[in-house]
Amino acid sequence: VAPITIGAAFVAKVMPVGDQTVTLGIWDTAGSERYEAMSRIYYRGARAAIVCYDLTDSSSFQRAKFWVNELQNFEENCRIYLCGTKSDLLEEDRRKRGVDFHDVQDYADEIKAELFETSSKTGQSVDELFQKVAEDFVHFTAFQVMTEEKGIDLGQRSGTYLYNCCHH
Ligand SMILES: Nc1nc2c(ncn2[C@@H]2O[C@H](COP(=O)(O)OP(=O)(O)OP(=O)(O)O)[C@@H](O)[C@H]2O)c(=O)[nH]1
Repeated sequence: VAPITIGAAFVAKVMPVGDQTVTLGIWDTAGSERYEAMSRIYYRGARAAIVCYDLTDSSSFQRAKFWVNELQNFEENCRIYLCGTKSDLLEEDRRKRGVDFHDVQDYADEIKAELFETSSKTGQSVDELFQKVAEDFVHFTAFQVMTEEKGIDLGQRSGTYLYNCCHH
């Protein structure tokens, strides 16, 4: 009997991105909606979420959509990565595919998510997925810092500060 996740498991993964190093703190949360409230504790403040579904099981894709809605409602700064799992089973037999690739791709475009098809068994696309998460983190954080710097009028800020301190 395969063990199921209750609560969450944690692992840290060090990823090189260009000349930088990013340490990803990865929480593997329970997939069942039953543990929804508990999972929320772990993904609160997350900058990236890998939402997995079983490529051979269409109902698992419906459950993945549930988690995407949760993330969209509660974590607006969290980038979403859709991850179809067990791709090795499709290599064996294409008829095992339970979720149409183009349907998922359309959905991924709609929610602005990246899509990967992976296998824990063969390791297919697993490294690429985590590499993309780390790269996006570096690129989007750099972009955010840049736009924030542009957006702040320091002259006005110190003026306001001065105004405040003269009146208190
Ligand atoms: N063929 C194949 N089987 C897989 C793969 N990944 C997981 N499995 C099998 O699918 C079953 C469930 O895998 P888990 O990793 O426990 O699934 P989970 O989504 O983490 O389950 P929860 O703990 O309930 O969240 C196990 O029997 C695994 O052996 C894969 O890439 N290929």
